[in-house]
Amino acid sequence: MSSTGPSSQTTDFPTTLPPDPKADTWRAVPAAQQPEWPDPGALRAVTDELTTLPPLVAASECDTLRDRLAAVARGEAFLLQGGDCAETFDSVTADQIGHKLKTLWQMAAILTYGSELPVVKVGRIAGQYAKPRSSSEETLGGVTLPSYRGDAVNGLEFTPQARRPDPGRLRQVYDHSAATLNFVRAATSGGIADLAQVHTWNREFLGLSPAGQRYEHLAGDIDGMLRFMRASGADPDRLSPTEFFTSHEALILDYESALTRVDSRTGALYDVAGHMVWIGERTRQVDGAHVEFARHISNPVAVKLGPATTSDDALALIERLDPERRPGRLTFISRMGADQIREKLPRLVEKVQASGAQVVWVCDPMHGNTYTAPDGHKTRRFDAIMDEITGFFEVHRALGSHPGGIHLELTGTSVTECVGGTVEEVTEDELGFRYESACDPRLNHSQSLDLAFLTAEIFRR
Ligand SMILES: O=C[C@H](O)[C@H](O)COP(=O)(O)O
Ligand SMILES: C=C(OP(=O)(O)O)C(=O)O
Ligand SMILES: [Mn+2]
Repeated sequence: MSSTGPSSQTTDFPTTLPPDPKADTWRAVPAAQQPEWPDPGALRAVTDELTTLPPLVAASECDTLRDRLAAVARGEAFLLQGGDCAETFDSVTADQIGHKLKTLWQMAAILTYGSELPVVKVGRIAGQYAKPRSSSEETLGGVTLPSYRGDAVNGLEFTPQARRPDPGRLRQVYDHSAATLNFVRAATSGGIADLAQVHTWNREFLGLSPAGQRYEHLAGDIDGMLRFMRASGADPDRLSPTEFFTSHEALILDYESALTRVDSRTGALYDVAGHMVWIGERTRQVDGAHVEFARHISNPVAVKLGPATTSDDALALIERLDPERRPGRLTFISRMGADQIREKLPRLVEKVQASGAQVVWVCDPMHGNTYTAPDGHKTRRFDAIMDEITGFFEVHRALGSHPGGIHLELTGTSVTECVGGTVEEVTEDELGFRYESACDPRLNHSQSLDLAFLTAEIFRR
C-alpha cells in the first residue's frame, strides 16, 4: 500500500486512471453503425458513470495476450477465438457460460494435439453485446421498426418499446460483462478442467454416436500422448488450461471510450472492457471513427477483412493501426466465404508479406457463408465453413505464411442454427427446433468439436 494511505490517488499497485483526450478523438470523425440514442443527456449520464467504474481487465493482461499473439504471428502458436454472435443479458448464467468454456477447452485440446502448437484461447465473451446491421430497419407483417442492434442498444422483441435504443443498457453491458468475467476467471483458475479431464470429455463425446468413431485415430493418439507424459513423470493432470482471454467487437464507441484508461505503469491507453477488440467488416474504413479510436489503444486489435478488401486497404490499416510494427498488435481476420477465399486471400497475404509487416492471419469461416433457409432462418452450412477453413490453410501453405487461427460463432449447447455436421447432422427442416441465437447462426457443441477434429486433421495432412 502507498505510504500516503488508502485515500491517496496513486498507489504502488499499477492502476488505470481515467480517460485521456486521445480516447475521444474519434468524435471528430464519421462513425458508422452507431445507435440513434433518443436522449443524448441520458447517454451522457451513463457514459460519465462508466468512466468512474473499475476496469474489467488489466492492461498487463492485454500485454500478455499481445505476447501470445506475437507467438502466433511467428508461427509458434495457434489462436482459437469463439463464442456467440451476440451475447444476451439473459444468457449470463453458469450453465451457458460453463458450456461455452467447456466447448472451447475441448476444441483447444484437440487443436493443440493436431497443430503441435500451444493454442491461445480467446472468447467472444464478456462484452460481445453490440451488433452492426445490414439494414437499420426491419419489417415484419407490414410493421417497420428499428433493427435489433444487440442487448447493448435495444431489445430483440419486435415491439416499438423494445426496439427503442436505451443508453441504460450500456451500464447493463458493464455489469453482465463483469459477472461473466468473474465466472470465467473462477472457472479457469479454479482447476475445474485439467488436460486429462478435457480429454475424457472428448472421449465421452466420441462415444455418444457411431459417427464419432471416425475420429478414433486422433483420440487414440491423444490417449497415447497422455500415457507417455505420465510415464515420463510429466503429470498431465497438472496441465490446466488456465489462460483465457476475452474479446468483443469495439462497435459502440461511446461505451468503449468510456472504458478506456491510462495505464499508470506506461502512460499508454487501454480499452479495459476486454483484452482484445476487433473492428468489423462494416466499420473498418481507414479514415473512420473505429480505426481512429483503435489506433490510440494498446490492446491487441483485430480487423475483419471481407471479399471487397483491397491490398491497399490492408496496407493502410497496418500503417494506421500498427505504425510501430509491434509484434502481436494486429490481427487480420479474413471472412471471404468458401467460394472466394482461394481467389481473394492470396493477394492480401502477398502484399502484406512484401511490405515486411508481420500480422496474425485468422480465418472467420462464418460470416461469408450465411444464407437464408427455405423456412426463413438465417443459417450456414457446416461443409461451407470447413471448406473456407481448408481454403485458408491451402492459401497460407502455398505462400509460406502461418495459418494463425480460427474465429468462430459457437455455443456450448445443442442449438440447431447451422446445417450439417459429420457427427450429429442438423438438417434444414430441423432449424426451428432450437434456434436460439439473437443474431447469427452458431455452431452447436457437437459441430464445434467436429470442426476442431477436422481442423486437427488438416494440420496432420
Ligand atoms: O454478426 C454480424 C452482423 O451483425 C450480422 O451478420 C448482420 O446481420 P444482418 O445482415 O442480418 O444485419
Ligand atoms: C459482425 C460480425 O462480423 P463481420 O464484421 O465480419 O460481418 C461478427 O463477427 O459478428
Ligand atoms: Mn455474427
